Amino acid sequence: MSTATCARFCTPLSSGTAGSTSKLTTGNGSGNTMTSAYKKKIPSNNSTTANTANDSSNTETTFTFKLGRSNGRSSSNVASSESSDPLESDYSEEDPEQEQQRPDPVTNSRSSSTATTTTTSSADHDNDVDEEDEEDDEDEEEGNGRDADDVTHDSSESIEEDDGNETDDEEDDDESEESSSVQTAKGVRKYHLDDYQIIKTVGTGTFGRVCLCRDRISEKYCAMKILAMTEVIRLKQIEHVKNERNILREIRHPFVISLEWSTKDDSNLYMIFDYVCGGELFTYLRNAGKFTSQTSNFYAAEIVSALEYLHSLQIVYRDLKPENLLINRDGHLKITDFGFAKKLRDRTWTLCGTPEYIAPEIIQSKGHNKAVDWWALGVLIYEMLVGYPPFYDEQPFGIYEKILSGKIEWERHMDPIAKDLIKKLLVNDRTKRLGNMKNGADDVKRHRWFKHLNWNDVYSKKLKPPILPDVHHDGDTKNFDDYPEKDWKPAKAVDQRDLQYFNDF
Ligand SMILES: Nc1ncnc2c1ncn2[C@@H]1O[C@H](COP(=O)(O)OP(=O)(O)OP(=O)(O)O)[C@@H](O)[C@H]1O
Repeated sequence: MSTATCARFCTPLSSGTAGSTSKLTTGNGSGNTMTSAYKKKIPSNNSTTANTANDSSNTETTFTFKLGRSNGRSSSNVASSESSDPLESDYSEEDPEQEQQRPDPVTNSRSSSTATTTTTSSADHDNDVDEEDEEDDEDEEEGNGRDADDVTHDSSESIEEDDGNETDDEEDDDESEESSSVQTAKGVRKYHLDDYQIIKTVGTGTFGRVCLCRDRISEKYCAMKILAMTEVIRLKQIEHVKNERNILREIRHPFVISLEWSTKDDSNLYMIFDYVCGGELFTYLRNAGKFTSQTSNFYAAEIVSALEYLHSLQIVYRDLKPENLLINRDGHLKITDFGFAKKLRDRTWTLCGTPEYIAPEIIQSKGHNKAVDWWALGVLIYEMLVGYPPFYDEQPFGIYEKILSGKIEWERHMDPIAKDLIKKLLVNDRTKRLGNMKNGADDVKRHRWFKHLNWNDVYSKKLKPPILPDVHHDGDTKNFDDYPEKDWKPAKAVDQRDLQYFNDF
């Protein structure tokens, strides 16, 4: 995420509804009074750089773990009692328990902690693991209308806990050294960290940074995501990071970032990706103000294709937003940041996402599934067409209220067919949400807004991209903000005990 992203959220950590409970109820939603407040925080161009990065008054607040990510992504402000996000406050109450229930570093056994959210059911989590539960949602009748008030409380199903530190079904993996041999299309390659020449930081995140680098062997440019293990441990993200790596290793899709290799040393975890030189869709959207229906349709189609693929593997992405959509040199999308992605068996309960994009069932701690990605798609299409998200407030609490209220303000001249799709995606009752009914993604693909599309052509990148990034070569960094390189201090080495948490990374 570029520092331009800071402008998205301006929630001072110390202000507002500190200590608020997370037990939100369906709201007396104040409707969407957006918007001058939001608009004035949108940068007029992409030139926000170091100043913004160091301005601690602007904080994008993300549930649970990805806190403080907007400040140049370098400050890992953890949720605290000062947080203005009620769900963060709720989460931090759970910290001591989670600390104790971190998986044993030696056995790496599954945590037995309870879900961090407010739930009304309990279940044998171990039993959940092997069950491939069909979504009860899929038995529901398809509903076409928006039913914002119909919020079901389905609390009797089994819960898959997800406290960020549970042990998932990870493959055993010996590739945990700084070098490892990997079978590639051109034969076996022995990878080593020294193969990569770091050129420049292009992004920052909660635990570290993403650098452009050059593979000295293939001479290809790549992006190296460097995560400080001390931060991953401190923020209790061990399992989320391992999930991210494991899921990325499993997937291959034209619109999803490709993981080339991953490794670690005694301080950092490293993931090597294709370098996507066009930068974030977020930047293009803010510079344009809003996209035409045609442009939005193009990006939405590529996302639908990717979501359909991920969901077919029972992977829920959970972090769809323009900051996580990169534009490749050819103008096609690459979804990045699988830090919240999760392989589902039933429902999961972690409070995660970015306030504007989270689905009502996450706020209500009802357990959630792939339906949250379809909700986020509705938010994204709205944001592309209108220029700002449908639910916005200065405070996360206000955003949640608006999401739960189900009220959306519509622009008068909005494409009515796109509006119809958004309405069917932004249905509070997930059993009636397009994409989450018995025909799955097909319902979305068959919507009139996509009627003109041949979905094989979408997958094969045969559609003409509406934007071609201005880049001179594959390693061009002009579409990313500048980050002061001297700010980076080497991460502290972790001790042997902590290193074992990452044995299978
Ligand atoms: N493959 C890539 N090519 C080019 N830039 C990238 C790539 N991957 C990530 N970036 C840049 O780095 C930023 C941070 O990456 P990413 O979101 O994966 O890190 P993160 O640590 O998970 O961040 P956060 O804590 O905000 O979720 C991205 O928003 C993007 O601007």
